[in-house]
Amino acid sequence: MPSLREYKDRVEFRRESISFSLPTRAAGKARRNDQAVVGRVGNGAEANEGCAERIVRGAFQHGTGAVAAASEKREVRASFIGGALVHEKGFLSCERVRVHLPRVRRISEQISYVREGERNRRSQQRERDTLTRGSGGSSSSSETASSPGGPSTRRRRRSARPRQKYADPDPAIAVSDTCRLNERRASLRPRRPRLGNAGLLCAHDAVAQKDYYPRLPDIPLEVDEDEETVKIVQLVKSNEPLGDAGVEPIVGATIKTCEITGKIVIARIMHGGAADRSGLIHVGDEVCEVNGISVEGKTPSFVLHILQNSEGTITFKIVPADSKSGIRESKVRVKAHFSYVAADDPYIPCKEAGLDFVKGDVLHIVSQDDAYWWQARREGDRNMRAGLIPSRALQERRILLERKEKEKEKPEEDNISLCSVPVPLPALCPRPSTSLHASPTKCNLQGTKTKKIIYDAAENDDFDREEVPTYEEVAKLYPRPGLYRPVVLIGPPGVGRNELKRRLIATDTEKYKTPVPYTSRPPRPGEINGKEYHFMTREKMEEDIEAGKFIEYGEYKGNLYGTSSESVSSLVNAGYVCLLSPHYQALKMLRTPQLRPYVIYVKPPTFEVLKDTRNEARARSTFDESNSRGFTDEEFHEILHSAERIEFLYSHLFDEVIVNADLSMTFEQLINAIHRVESEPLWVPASWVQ
Ligand SMILES: Nc1ncnc2c1ncn2[C@@H]1O[C@H](COP(=O)(O)OP(=O)(O)OP(=O)(O)O)[C@@H](O)[C@H]1O
Repeated sequence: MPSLREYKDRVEFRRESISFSLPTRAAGKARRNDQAVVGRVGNGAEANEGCAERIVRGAFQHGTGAVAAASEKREVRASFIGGALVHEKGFLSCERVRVHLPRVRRISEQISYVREGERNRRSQQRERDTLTRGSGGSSSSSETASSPGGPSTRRRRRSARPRQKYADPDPAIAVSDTCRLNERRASLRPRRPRLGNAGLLCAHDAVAQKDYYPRLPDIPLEVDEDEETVKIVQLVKSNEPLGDAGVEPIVGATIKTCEITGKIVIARIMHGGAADRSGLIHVGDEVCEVNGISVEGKTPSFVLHILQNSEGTITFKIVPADSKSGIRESKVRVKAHFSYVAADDPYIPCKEAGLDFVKGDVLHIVSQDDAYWWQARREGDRNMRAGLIPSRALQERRILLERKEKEKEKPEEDNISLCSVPVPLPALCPRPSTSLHASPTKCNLQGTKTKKIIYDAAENDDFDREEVPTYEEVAKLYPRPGLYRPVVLIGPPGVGRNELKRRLIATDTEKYKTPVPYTSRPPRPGEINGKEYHFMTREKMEEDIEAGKFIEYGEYKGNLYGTSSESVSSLVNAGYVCLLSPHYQALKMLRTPQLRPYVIYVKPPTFEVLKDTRNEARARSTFDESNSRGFTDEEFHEILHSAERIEFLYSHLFDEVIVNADLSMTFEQLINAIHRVESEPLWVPASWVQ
């Protein structure tokens, strides 16, 4: 009697070894016996595909029906060939296992052919039995057929004990005999099937009944359950690339030294990696040996060294952790508001395990178990393995620290240029977070620009600086017919937002509309309320501003002007595409679950391109009161300077960026963007769809 520890070892080992050694042996067996192979391909990640393929290839080569019944893991397709026979459609969707499909179909036909033969034989048998009984005679076959319980009972019993049927001496139900009979008949026909029918049926039924799991001996009663179990796990080292940088961290797990015991333990299982897919290694498991080398008293880098120098299958001897709570995947999706390169991060626990991403990428956060290192996949990325990314808390801390350091390093002027208010203007109203100033340009300040509403109040910039954009939880918003999201064009003054808006409206006046602004100015002769402006008393307008009803507002020459959120909603509800080109600080008021705007940032090109394109088109300067001249170099610089500032403060709120260099190309991109908003599900803040 083996000791308990040995016994458990054996059981565990057997379970794992079956996963990997069966294919070769089974294929060999198939060759010898001309029988079908019923191979269980275990959970061993990449190994599965190889094994499964080997079984099938071997089996085909030797003219047998082959069934590889794999694990429950999706990508390997448990039903594989067996599944192909039963659910061929399901099989076809399995991309990663390459099997010659015409052959699979042939097996399918083969199965139906054999089954039909069996049915015919049975019905003929029944007819003969009936005849024999009718004539009062008896024969050996009729005795078998009328054995206790009769044919129907026999059928029931067969389905209840499928494993027994191949060894059943009863000729009426022994499939091998059935097949022999069929084969004899088939031999008389011109087209004799090539594959071994008995094996084929046997294999098919075994998979259909899921009768392929290894039968392990019962654990003896005297086993002391508390004794330590050692598990042998074999995983295949992968070099599967992860995006452009890095490779799978050996087997999709990280290790560390346990602070209490000093032993090497599994620190983290990467979602979708080899270890996760195997289901055999868990966080907290103690690693005793790697490829037969004891790691007791060794450091994680020693283990890493063994792993790095190993090829193919790696064998771990592991003491399982007490709790094996499976790792559940979260469904959270976030939009990254910063770019990340793991290789440049000195603090990441394992650089190879990192996931690089760029600002704007949507990430599927699969685990937030670790306070500092989340596990994530890029949305739409075909790589199954998750990677490490800094958690929100960690990233926020970093950004704040970086900002502090930059502020210390930078001269005073530079800080002002990006992070604070250029020139304070007298505040219009007591609500700093909702008050605006439109164009922080010299022209505004000098009051020379009459065409524009001058928005006021400056405190917002300080408020903006408090925001630390890291990740924003997002969900998909599906377009609703006849209800279009407002399209907001944001950009520095003079970049061309109004030009684009004008062109859009000109293409279809019945589709695109801009909201009519409100003013406290008295109507001029000929002006109709609700056409040029909605006219309102100053008191009422101030009251509404105070109540947060305006998405932007300001004062010009003693009169208030503004756009109410109500006028945006009414255009949306009337089925129009509402176009807005507000001041960038209005974004905060606009980005609400009620309005759900699609924000397009109209970005200026480089100084040279900006100057060339505008001069060539004889563009009129919006900095000039009378709009009678072109832009000056100083104004072009001002546009670029403003753009820099907007990007620094608000880029995390943009849905799309369009560079306005060539006007017709910009317009085409805008049309395409609007078409996407109307027709495709797009990522929006999760709160908008809840
Ligand atoms: N890509 C372009 N190429 C050449 N000229 C352009 C281009 N885009 C815009 N313009 C011209 O630049 C001038 C300013 O454009 P527009 O009035 O649309 O600016 P804006 O962003 O609305 O600025 P503001 O908010 O100050 O009014 C216009 O004469 C316009 O025709």
